[in-house]
Amino acid sequence: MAELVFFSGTMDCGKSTLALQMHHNHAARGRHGLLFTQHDRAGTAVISSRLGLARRADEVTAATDFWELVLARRGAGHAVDYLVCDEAQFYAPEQVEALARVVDELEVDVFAFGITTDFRARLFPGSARFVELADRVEVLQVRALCWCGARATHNARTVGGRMVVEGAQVVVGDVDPSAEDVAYEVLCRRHHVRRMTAATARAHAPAPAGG
Ligand SMILES: Nc1ncnc2c1ncn2[C@@H]1O[C@H](COP(=O)(O)OP(=O)(O)O)[C@@H](O)[C@H]1O
Ligand SMILES: Cc1cn([C@H]2C[C@H](O)[C@@H](COP(=O)(O)O)O2)c(=O)[nH]c1=O
Repeated sequence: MAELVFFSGTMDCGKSTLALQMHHNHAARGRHGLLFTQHDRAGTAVISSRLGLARRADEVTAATDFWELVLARRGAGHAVDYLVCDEAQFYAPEQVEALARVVDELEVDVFAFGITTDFRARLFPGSARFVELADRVEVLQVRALCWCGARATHNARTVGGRMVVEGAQVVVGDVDPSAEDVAYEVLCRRHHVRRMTAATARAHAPAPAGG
């Protein structure tokens, strides 16, 4: 039976890498898949992993209708066995519902990859719908770590290394400790709540004795 699986975690925990690995493994066994993404850091219509892999993908827009896409592709004589959907937090809830319908009525596996919460620790609407509808939510095994060494569970947005809590929900960017402008940093909940980034912690650290 086909499945809707939502692979989730913080930024930088290996979601895009896993998306490309899953595509590779299924394609290697002769299954036919379609790749989708939205607002990848590397540009339009690409799934990119920080490990250096990248593959062309269809860019999801507000006009994307997954149901019609799969029907059209099959109607043109092409097999569709699975969809790989990266940056899925950005998809509209109605698009997530269409993906569930594709699973249930067309027997197509959907492997979706995305962060669950935004820089304010609020659910993205798309991710919320995945959590509500998925057959399985898989938390990635690779642990992104907070500067304190604890498992990172939250995404902070930073400006000049300081955490900010105002701004648009969607701002494409990367985890970059040296960034002077908008960037992201993964934190444990304790430090997300206290708005304590690596830079803030360094600034508050006591001066070394005798220094
Ligand atoms: N230079 C590196 N050497 C080894 N692993 C790396 C390196 N850079 C990134 N990674 C791995 O890649 C992961 C990020 O993968 P990526 O698929 O881009 O994440 P996501 O899509 O979740 O943001 C990191 O958690 C780390 O495990
Ligand atoms: C927390 C948060 C993130 N984003 C953006 C930043 C990146 O472009 C993507 C996440 O990419 P990754 O492959 O998981 O590293 O999401 C955002 O727009 N708003 C946020 O609050």
